[in-house]
Amino acid sequence: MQETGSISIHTENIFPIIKKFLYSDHEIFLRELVSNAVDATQKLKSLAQLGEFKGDLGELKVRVTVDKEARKITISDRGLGMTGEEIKKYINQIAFSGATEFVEKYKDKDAAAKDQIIGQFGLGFYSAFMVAEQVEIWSQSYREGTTAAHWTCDGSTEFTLEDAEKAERGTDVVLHVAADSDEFLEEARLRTILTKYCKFLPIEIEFEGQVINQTQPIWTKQPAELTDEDYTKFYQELYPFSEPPLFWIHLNVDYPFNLTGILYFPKVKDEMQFQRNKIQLYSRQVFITDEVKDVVPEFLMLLHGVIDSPDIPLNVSRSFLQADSSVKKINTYITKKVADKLNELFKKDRAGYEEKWSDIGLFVKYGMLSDEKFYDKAKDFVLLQNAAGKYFTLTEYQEHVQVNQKDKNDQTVILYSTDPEAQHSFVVAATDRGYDVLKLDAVLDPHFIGQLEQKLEKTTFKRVDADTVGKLIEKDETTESVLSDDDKTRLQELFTKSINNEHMHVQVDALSPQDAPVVITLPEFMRRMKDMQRVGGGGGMAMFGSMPDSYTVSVNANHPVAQRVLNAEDEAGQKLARQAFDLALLAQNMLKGEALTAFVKRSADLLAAE
Ligand SMILES: Nc1ncnc2c1ncn2[C@@H]1O[C@H](COP(=O)(O)OP(=O)(O)OP(=O)(O)O)[C@@H](O)[C@H]1O
Repeated sequence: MQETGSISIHTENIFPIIKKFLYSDHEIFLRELVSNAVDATQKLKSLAQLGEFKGDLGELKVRVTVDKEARKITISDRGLGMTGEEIKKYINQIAFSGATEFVEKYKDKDAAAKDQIIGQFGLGFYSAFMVAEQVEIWSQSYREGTTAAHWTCDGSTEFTLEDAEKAERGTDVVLHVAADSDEFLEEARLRTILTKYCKFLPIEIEFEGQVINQTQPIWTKQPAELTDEDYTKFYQELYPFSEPPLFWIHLNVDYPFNLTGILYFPKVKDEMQFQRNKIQLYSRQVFITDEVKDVVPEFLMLLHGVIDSPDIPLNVSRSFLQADSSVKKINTYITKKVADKLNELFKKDRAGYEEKWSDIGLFVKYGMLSDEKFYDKAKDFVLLQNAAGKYFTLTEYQEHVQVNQKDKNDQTVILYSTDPEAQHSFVVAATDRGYDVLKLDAVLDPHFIGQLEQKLEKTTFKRVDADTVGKLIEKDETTESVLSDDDKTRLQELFTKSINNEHMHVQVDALSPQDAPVVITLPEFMRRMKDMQRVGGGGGMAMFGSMPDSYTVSVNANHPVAQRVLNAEDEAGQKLARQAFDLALLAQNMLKGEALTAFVKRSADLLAAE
């Protein structure tokens, strides 16, 4: 029997259209054809289990071969095969109807809409024509008494179908590679594509004599069957050369959607170097993409690993994906699983959890900021670390500071440092007073502080150098000044003149004689606006970013230096004032350039004069 026919579609020349516009994704032809071969093999295995196929299954490998000379790529399976009638039905009608629909939708659209449409179609078998000028199918059905069939199509809508000789059950798809697709005749290129998409397919895939896949990747197994080593080994396979993960979560759910996978918490060295797109998305073990946006909550994009779900609609556009209800459920499920796992780690092994905190703190805070539900869970296991290195939960910390750090309005004032080294003298001044100082030095911390202030009752945060130590937490008691009002005014004028800088506002304060003679502070409000702007607050914050800092210079009326400045001759007094001011700048890490040089010289002169 030989038959020629016309594929029943209304649109001529659909091949060139598809070829042209699916350009960027040409390599997926191999994924589609190998998946079809795997599906056909699995269908046969199911038939055998059901007793509908009684013959010998034999070896079920899928073989991919390339013949560069003959310009051929062949994908062979020993699956259930197709009769001539089935080829007409499944290839001519079903496979081609997808393509027709594609072109119908596609042809009158503008460029942007076209981009969207491309993403909606998994063209399956049809994608072979992206790289081939002619495609042949040789197939022998598993059904007894059937004849093998040979189908060819040269990329027009015409096909031929004839009886054929084929000894083995199964299907060979032969691609005659087109002149503009030479790259796919390279063994190395094909190997790369196969490794990318087919590495975990459930049926062995042999390429040029070598099996390229693991048919039972660990996410398909039960957690009880697996050891820690299995998990870390798999991680190394996915991400060679990376440091071992901190821990992992094995996802396994059947209802109301189907999802398996393993999510790893990587070691994050530098929070500005987030490695995104590391989670790989699979559908029944076929690699789809590592763009998991929308499937995984934004704050968990930093995780690594694998998610496998036949329920994720893969061939739909992004906006559809966002609205898809199973995607939403998956999102919620993953968030909950991650929170549960963190809670478990925290409860089971607090010391181990604290050790990992510098790596996981980022996820937790990011999650709390971006997801209310996550906040509610994480508020019990988020940790705060103080400048001395000790960790507290939110509740523990509130208890820790509630006696000493209540101000006169019954507000708890939490003090923090963004850099305990640079702000050392302020941290020491505060701790000497019996206050505790938190270390909040992460990029996200300004936002995190804002969130805690909203959530925790009667609590405000102040950076430890936002004010002189006596005023950081306002109490009822006041320190008396030893200076008269006149002296205070003179002192203020003297310092203003000596500093001679409009952004430095001098005031005379009655601090303790043990405090520094001069302290420079930046009001909390001002600093926050600038911090927010720096981490991308944008909008209304922008104006603060461009504003020069406006510092407060507190001159300590009760320090012996104040007396000395007042008692000195005008010029000597100014020199002393400048020296005291420079010391304050030094304590704030603000003494630079010419001022620093002048300070060093003046100090040397003063030493010599003693
Ligand atoms: N190697 C094969 N062996 C047996 N049947 C096959 C083979 N390849 C394709 N088919 C048949 O042709 C049909 C159409 O294939 P095609 O790849 O276009 O679509 P699909 O696999 O159904 O869906 P998708 O668009 O997701 O790939 C398949 O459903 C299957 O019945």
